[in-house]
Amino acid sequence: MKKKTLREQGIIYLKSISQSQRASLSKRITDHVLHTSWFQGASVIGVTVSKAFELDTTYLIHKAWENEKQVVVPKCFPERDHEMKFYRLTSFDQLERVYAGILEPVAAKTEQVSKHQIDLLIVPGIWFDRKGYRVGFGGGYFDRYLKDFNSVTLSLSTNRQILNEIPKDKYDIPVQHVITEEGIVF
Ligand SMILES: Nc1nc2c(c(=O)[nH]1)N(C=O)[C@@H](CNc1ccc(C(=O)N[C@@H](CCC(=O)O)C(=O)O)cc1)CN2
Ligand SMILES: Nc1ncnc2c1ncn2[C@@H]1O[C@H](COP(=O)(O)OP(=O)(O)OP(=O)(O)O)[C@@H](O)[C@H]1O
Repeated sequence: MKKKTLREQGIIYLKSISQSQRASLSKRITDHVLHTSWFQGASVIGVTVSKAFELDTTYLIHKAWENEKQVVVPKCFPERDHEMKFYRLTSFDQLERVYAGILEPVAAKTEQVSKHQIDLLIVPGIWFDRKGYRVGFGGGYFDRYLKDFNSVTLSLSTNRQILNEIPKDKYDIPVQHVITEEGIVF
């Protein structure tokens, strides 16, 4: 199946999860993340701020702050060759809603953080396979960002989002780890 069809079907699946199910899945997945050395060993964590139908990342963000970690969130530059930069978030008041319902840091209220400062990057996705290949939202932002990223990459997923096979193209860079409500997949 083509990525575009998979993406559309994945969004339908994600939207079909009820609010209470989503909250419970997000919490179970995050609790597994909190127990990993990847989380515990990280001082700076890169993560997207989830929008309505995605797994909720705000619980993870609160836990990171509680554990005195820095949280950095991406801002996209579609006009600049789909570049993405990360900014240090200390409060949800520093976010603004941009296109497609996505929340991004306001550059004037936050400080930019360079790629090599990030210890753990949580990579969003719609579908994953067991090698870490994924179908994302189609901006190609993370494939570009991961090209020269050298620290730990991890994705949050429900069991249902793991497929046996994902179409790949030459730009795709797999994530190192996937964690579901049942625990670490790899
Ligand atoms: N919460 C959250 N933030 C995130 C991501 C994410 O997956 N989740 N991203 C993950 O990468 C980046 C944003 N990704 C984006 C991907 C596509 C479009 C977009 O404009 N899509 C078009 C359709 C494009 C197409 O058809 O190919 C649209 O919605 O009209 C915007 C942002 C960074 N922030
Ligand atoms: N490193 C790259 N350099 C140039 N173009 C790229 C690169 N990575 C991806 N692209 C292009 O970006 C578009 C989206 O890529 P793809 O379908 O893999 O997105 P995705 O993995 O779902 O999205 P994302 O990485 O934002 O989560 C494609 O047209 C792809 O060719």
